Amino acid sequence: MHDYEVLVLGSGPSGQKAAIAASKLGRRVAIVDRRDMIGGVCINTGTVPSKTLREAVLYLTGLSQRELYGSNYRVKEDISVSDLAARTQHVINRQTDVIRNQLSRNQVALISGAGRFGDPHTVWIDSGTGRDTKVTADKIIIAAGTRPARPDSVDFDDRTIVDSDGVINLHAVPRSMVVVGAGVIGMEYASMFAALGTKVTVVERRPGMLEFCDAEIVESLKYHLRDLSVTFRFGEEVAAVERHATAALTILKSGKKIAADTVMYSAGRQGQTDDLDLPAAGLSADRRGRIEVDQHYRTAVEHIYAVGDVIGFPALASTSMEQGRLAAYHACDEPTREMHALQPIGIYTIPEISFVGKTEEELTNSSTPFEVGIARYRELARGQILGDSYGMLKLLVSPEDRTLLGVHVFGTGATELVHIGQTVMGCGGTVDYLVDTVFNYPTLAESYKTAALDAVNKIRHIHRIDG
Ligand SMILES: Cc1cc2nc3c(=O)[nH]c(=O)nc-3n(C[C@H](O)[C@H](O)[C@H](O)COP(=O)(O)OP(=O)(O)OC[C@H]3O[C@@H](n4cnc5c(N)ncnc54)[C@H](O)[C@@H]3O)c2cc1C
Ligand SMILES: NC(=O)c1ccc[n+]([C@@H]2O[C@H](COP(=O)([O-])OP(=O)(O)OC[C@H]3O[C@@H](n4cnc5c(N)ncnc54)[C@H](O)[C@@H]3O)[C@@H](O)[C@H]2O)c1
Repeated sequence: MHDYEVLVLGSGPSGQKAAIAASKLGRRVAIVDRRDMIGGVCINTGTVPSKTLREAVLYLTGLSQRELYGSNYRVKEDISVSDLAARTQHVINRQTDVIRNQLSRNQVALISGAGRFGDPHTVWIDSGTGRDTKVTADKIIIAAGTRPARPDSVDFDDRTIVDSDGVINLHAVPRSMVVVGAGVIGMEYASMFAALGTKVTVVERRPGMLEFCDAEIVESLKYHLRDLSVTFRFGEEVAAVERHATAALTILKSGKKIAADTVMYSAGRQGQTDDLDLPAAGLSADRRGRIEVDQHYRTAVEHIYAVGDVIGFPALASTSMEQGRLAAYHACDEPTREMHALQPIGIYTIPEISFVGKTEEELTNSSTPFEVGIARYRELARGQILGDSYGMLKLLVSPEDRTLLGVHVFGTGATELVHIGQTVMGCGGTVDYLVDTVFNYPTLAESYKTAALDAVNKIRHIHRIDG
């Protein structure tokens, strides 16, 4: 008999949910992670610290209140790194306690250290004591996540040239910063530092950014960031980043050089599989350290599963949790349904963006007719009360069957508001439901009714002309 029925490698969102799901099904379960990484990248270096930092920035700068109290409004004049770090550390500590508690009350054994395969049912745990411990299991779930990619051409020193792990430990708020890569991580941090008053330059090799989002909303974000003095260098590739005595130099392939106090390199991530000795289990990873799985999250070895960022796209905490639960159910022979195809995207830039379903560009490319309904926050009482005059909600509606094809939100509360649209779409509702529904007043949720009426008015107008 093996030591455990299910062994999970990694305690990020996917590992936690896998372990708890297996334990709820009555299995003997253990989860392995390094002592200082309980909760994974999500709690310690990624999602939670960055989102907490964002709240601290919004509060201390007073940015979201300036429309009401004037452009000079600040809660604190000189915001220091320790002002920002205090809130982040508080939330990390609390969240780590919550996770430890959840694991323990579900009788999931927490093993400290890093796991490495010995054979397909055996994992050696290196806990840093010099003596590895052997653990065996019937089923193994790999939830090892990713780490920032660190090319040799970049002279990382974790002070002036940092990745997204290092950016939360900076010694001071930089006066200037280059952000390499306009992916989600790059844009979220670019907007936070710009709000703090840092002069930010974003370098991105593609011709634009966040191309999977609604183009009009990305334009609005760019406008806002330019207003906070952000410079964009699109279609430019970084060749090298050098550390000098007084600043860092970012050297572009086009020959340009950009000097800045700090460079944050956020140009992709790499699966944490190098130390797992995958071949000992009969497995391998691709060039970016990712493991291939089937629709049940099974690897090429039937009793070994992989979930979360280590399997690649979409690489979100939200989807990772669900993958963990589904993999554990499958490993424990519990019937499951597939993950719902409709998944929201939330981007915590300042202002934030969120959407579900199709974009206008996707619908146009697939020759799917749609009508647009828009509500602007500045026309909502709640928008005025909050001092958000730029926010908007956009519904993409099928004029044929009146279902919602996409929901796009920009501004305060976007990442929460999107779920109303997601629920209507997921339940097969139509724009008429939103027209006929009564929303609390004054709320931002009311924007759904305003946008729905806008879409329905346009559809009716066309029907009248069309006969
Ligand atoms: C800056 C940043 C911001 C983000 N913001 C968001 C967001 O707003 N919303 C969102 O949905 N997603 C966000 N993400 C993505 C999200 O953090 C990841 O999708 C999520 O953390 C992946 O979860 P995971 O379960 O794969 O494991 P991870 O959270 O990646 O954790 C993996 C764990 O495995 C452990 N591990 C690795 N190797 C071993 C081993 N050999 N043995 C034992 N343990 C091992 C590691 O120590 C780590 O603790 C963000 C990511 C970053 C970097
Ligand atoms: N709110 C959220 O849901 C959230 C927040 C942060 C991160 N994440 C997830 O974390 C993952 C990683 O995000 P990311 O932003 O690091 O990766 P990414 O791969 O999305 O973005 C990297 C960007 O860097 C650019 N790039 C690469 N090399 C370059 C070079 N030499 N010069 C200039 N540009 C270069 C790429 O073209 C790309 O646009 C993603 O899957 C993302 O979804 C999600």
